[in-house]
Amino acid sequence: MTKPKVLISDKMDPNAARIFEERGCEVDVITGETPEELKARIGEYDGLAIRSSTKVTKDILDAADNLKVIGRAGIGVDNVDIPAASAKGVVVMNTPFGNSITTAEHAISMLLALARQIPEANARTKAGEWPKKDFMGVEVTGKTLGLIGAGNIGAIVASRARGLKMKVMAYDPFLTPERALEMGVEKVDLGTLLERADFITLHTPLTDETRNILSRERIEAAKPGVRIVNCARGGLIDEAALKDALESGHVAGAALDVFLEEPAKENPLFDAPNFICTPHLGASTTEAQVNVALQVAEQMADYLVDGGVTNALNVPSLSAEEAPRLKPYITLGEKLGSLVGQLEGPDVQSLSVEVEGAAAELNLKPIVAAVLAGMMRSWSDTINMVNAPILAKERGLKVSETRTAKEGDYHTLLRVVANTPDRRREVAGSLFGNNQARLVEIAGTRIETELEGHMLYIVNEDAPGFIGRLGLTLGDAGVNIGNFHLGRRLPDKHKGGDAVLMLTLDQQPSDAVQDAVCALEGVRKVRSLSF
Ligand SMILES: NC(=O)C1=CN([C@@H]2O[C@H](COP(=O)(O)OP(=O)(O)OC[C@H]3O[C@@H](n4cnc5c(N)ncnc54)[C@H](O)[C@@H]3O)[C@@H](O)[C@H]2O)C=CC1
Ligand SMILES: O=C(O)C(=O)COP(=O)(O)O
Repeated sequence: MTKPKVLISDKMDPNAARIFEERGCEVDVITGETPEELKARIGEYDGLAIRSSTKVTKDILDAADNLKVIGRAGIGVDNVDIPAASAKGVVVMNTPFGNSITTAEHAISMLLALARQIPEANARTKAGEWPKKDFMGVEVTGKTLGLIGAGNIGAIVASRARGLKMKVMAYDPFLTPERALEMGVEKVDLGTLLERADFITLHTPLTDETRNILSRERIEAAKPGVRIVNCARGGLIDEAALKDALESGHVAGAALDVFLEEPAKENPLFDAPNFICTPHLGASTTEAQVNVALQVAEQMADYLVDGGVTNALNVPSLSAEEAPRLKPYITLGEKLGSLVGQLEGPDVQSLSVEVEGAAAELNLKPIVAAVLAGMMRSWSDTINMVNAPILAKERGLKVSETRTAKEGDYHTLLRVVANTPDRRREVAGSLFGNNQARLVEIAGTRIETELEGHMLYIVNEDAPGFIGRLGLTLGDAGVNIGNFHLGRRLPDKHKGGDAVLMLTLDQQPSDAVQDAVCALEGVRKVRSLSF
């Protein structure tokens, strides 16, 4: 098996490369490339490990023909076009906790540095000025800190701020009253926070809802003399409005670690009074960088090597322990889905995945995704388990799942029922010794066969002599039959009625061969299939 190939395209702790190698991946570390250079290179890789510098745009993804996973060694994924990655079938994962303490500590450092103007005092002291009379700070004790965003980092900031004896309030629409109580913060609306906070610190992701959350109007509505810290994302604050407010003195100080445009080599805020900044250093501690590097490499290798999915933002999680148990069902689901797709084409309007026996204990999401991927791949080869559920939803396909713990005739059974506007197609499969995927029922007929290679599906009138004629027709055309499975359609099991045949052939039958089979007496349907 060829080794999965991973590109690390941002500066990352060397532990990441070490883990990739230990887990059987080939790894290249190539940082600082232009988008054009990355685009030219990305086609070779199965995995891309990034921090915030690499921008994974649709343009890059369009060239990423082998890419299976993007791993963000850190939290924010606003530098990845997630819808484009999903459409391409690429899993996007991050490391949601590895740098949160470090980033919270940076926010607190910025808050204290701002309160005491440490950066400017430091620079002027070193310049020989001894400017003692120019600096008059404020205490934080007893002051109100307003958190915008009270998730992982916000919660750590709150606990540290309470240690500094600040009163903490939070605006976060997803914060429950119970969690606010547990965090020791007052849950408020944004208007109240702006009105009452002496310090504001932002800890939300950058999304369409949070972009410009500190807009000009909101900055103007904030308490006069407020100090603002942003160690989350640049786009959260209207930078021009912040500069005006710093100049007018309405905002007494601002500390930014992040900017609308990064790297921020020039920014109008640099000249504003009481403005301090760092170059996106929130996550830059030895501890955090080791954490996120180890974690991202383990997670990506889990996916590339074993199929495990952790901390993915665009697919459900699947632990590395669960993945091997699910793997044979995923193969079975893909094959049954493919069979349905090949027989019914894109007319399927609803699909139900029903499991019985041992399969009923499993996480069905990946199995359903596999059935959808198998089915839709027979119409479009860019479909996989990541994008199939999204595309199915976009097409308005209704998908349902049911599970029955009781075993039927098989210890485990996966049944796929698809409805088109004018028919219902039902197929079922099971796992045989060594977890081999087999079809066990098609067209109401018991047939046990592997779904492999080139196959012919034939429905014919069950009458003597047919099998001989079929054998002769294929033989005359030089088509060798590898396997032959025959069943009588239920319920006319005993005689007459229809028979169903599944043949495995050594080569794909030409149209002429299919026509010749079709022309045989008693044949009702012939379909060439490939798996
Ligand atoms: N400066 C740096 O180096 C770093 C920056 N970050 C940034 O910090 C952000 C927050 O990280 P975590 O706390 O770990 O994320 P998180 O997901 O745990 O918390 C984010 C919180 O924001 C809240 N939120 C979402 N929409 C909101 C809205 N419209 N208004 C108010 N709150 C809203 C969510 O409910 C959630 O509680 C990340 O998304 C990332 O952009 C993270 C790490 C390092
Ligand atoms: O984890 C995050 O969201 C960060 O912003 C950290 O960014 P970085 O990995 O230091 O470029």
